[in-house]
Amino acid sequence: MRNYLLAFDQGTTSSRALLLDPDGNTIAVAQAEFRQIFPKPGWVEHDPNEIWSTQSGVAAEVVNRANVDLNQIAAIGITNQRETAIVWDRRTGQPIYNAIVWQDRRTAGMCDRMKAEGLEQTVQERTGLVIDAYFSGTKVAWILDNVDGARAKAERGELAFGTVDSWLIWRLTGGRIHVTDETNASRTMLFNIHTREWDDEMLGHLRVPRSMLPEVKSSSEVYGEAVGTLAGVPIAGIAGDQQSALFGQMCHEPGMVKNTYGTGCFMLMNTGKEAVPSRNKLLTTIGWRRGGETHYALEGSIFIAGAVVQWLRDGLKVIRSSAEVEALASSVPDSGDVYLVPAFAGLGAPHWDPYARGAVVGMTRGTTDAHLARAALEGIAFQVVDILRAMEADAGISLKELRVDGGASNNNLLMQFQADLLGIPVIRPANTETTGLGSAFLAGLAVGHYKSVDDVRTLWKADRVFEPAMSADAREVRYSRWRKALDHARSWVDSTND
Ligand SMILES: Nc1ncnc2c1ncn2[C@@H]1O[C@H](COP(=O)(O)OP(=O)(O)O)[C@@H](O)[C@H]1O
Ligand SMILES: O=P(O)(O)OC[C@H](O)CO
Repeated sequence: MRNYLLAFDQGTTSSRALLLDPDGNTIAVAQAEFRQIFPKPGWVEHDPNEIWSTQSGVAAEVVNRANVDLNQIAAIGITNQRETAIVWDRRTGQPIYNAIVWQDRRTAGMCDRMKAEGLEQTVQERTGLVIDAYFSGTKVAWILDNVDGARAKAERGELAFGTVDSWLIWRLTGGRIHVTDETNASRTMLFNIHTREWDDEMLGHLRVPRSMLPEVKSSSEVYGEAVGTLAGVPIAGIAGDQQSALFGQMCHEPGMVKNTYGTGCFMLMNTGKEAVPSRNKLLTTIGWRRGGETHYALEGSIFIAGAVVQWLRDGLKVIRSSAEVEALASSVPDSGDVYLVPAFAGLGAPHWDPYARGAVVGMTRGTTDAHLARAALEGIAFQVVDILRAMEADAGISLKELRVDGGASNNNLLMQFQADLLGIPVIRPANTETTGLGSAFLAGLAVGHYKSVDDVRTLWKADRVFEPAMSADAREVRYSRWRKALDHARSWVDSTND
C-alpha cells in the first residue's frame, strides 16, 4: 500500500530528505552539505549537478535506511531554496553556468538601472516584489548576457530556465517535465501574481525569452512520475521553502505568521485570498495554490541569519559546530554593548541595500569571542524586529505570537532573546523540519493520502513557548542601539562588480 511520503528539502547549504510514515511521523532524515562557491566578493554560486547529486543521494538514503519499498511511497513533495536561477541546455540536459544563488549581489547595477527607468511601481504592482538582485529575473538576464552564445541559443528555444524545484523535477523525470509552481514563480520578478501567468512586460524589461520558462502549476497536484532510483513514485507537491514552512506550520488562516531561521530568516504572514500590497517594503508573494485557490502572503526576507553562525564556525573558527554558539554566547551575561550587523550579503527587507556590508561596533579591549557570538545571535533577532514592525504596519494588526522553525530556532538563547525583543511569545513546534513537512503535506493532499487540511493540522504540536521577560523600556533602549549600529553597515561598497 502506498502510505509513506517522501520530502525533498533542497536548502541553501544542504540537501535534506525526510520520510514520513503513515501516521505522519518523520522516521528518517538524511542531509548532505554541498559547496558554496564565492567567485568574487558578493557573488554566490552552487553547482547544479551537486545540488542534484546530493538531493538524489539523501532521498535514496532515507528510503534504504527505513527499508521501505518504492511502491509504499504515496508521493514526493519538493521544497527548495527560492530565487536561485539555473539555466540549462534542453538537448544535453547540462547547465550552461553555475546556479546563481539568491544571496548573489552581482546584478545590483542592473537593478539600479531598472529603478532609474522608473520601473519600481510596475514591478511592485505586477510581481509583488521590490527591484532587487535577490530575485531570479536579473540573474537569468546576467547568464544570457555573459555566457558565450547563450542569448542566441535562448532565442532559438534551446535553453531552459528554472528555479531549483524545476531543475530537480527535470532531473527526476529524465528531462521529460519542465514545471514550477506558483510560489516559486512568484519569486522570479517575471510572474504576474494577480493573473498568475508569466508577465510579457516583465519578460520584455529583463529580455528573457518566454520559451525558456517552465509551465506554472499549483503547489499540490500530480506533475508526473520519477524515473531512475525512485521510478514510478508520483511527484505531487512543490513549494518554495518559506511557503512550504508556512503551510507546514499550519498557518492556514489569514493573520497567522511563521518565522524560519535557516541560512537567512524569512517571516511570512498568511493574508488569505487577498494580495496585500506593502507600504513598508515587504514583499507580496504567493503562499500556495491548492484546490483551485491561491493564498497570498506578506513576507519579510532577511539574507543572513544562521549564516552568521556558520561564519563564526568557518570564518572566525571560534566554535566547531553551529550548536556550540549557544554555550559560548551564554558564557557572558550580555554582549557588552557590542552590536553585530550581519549584512554580509547586503540588507534585505525592509532596507533593500545591496551595498551594505557587515559591521561590528562597540568593541573594547574587554571584548571576547563570547561577546561577538552573543552579538551575532542578537543581530539575527534585531533584524526580525525590523521586519515585524513593518509587517504589523502593513497588515494593521498586532501579532499575538510567533511560530518559529529552521536550524537556528533550536537555539534557546536566541529564541528567548527574540521573545524578549518582540514582547510576544515565541512558539517552537516539536518538529522543526516544518519546511520539509509542508511539501510532504501538499503532496499527500494531492494524492488523497490526506483527505483535507484538517487531517494534517492534527500533526502539529508545540514543543516550547518562550515568554517575553524584558521590560518595554529596556527593549526600546536596545533597539535604538541596533538602529544606530545599522547605520554603520549601510551603503558600504560602491559597486558589486556588475
Ligand atoms: N543551535 C544553533 N544555533 C544557531 N544557529 C544554528 C544552530 N543550529 C544550526 N544553526 C544554523 O542554522 C542554519 C541551518 O539551518 P537550516 O534550516 O538547515 O538552513 P538552510 O535550509 O538555509 O540550509 C545554519 O546556518 C546553521 O549555522
Ligand atoms: O535555504 P533557506 O532555508 O535559507 O531558504 C532560502 C530562501 O528560500 C531564499 O529566499
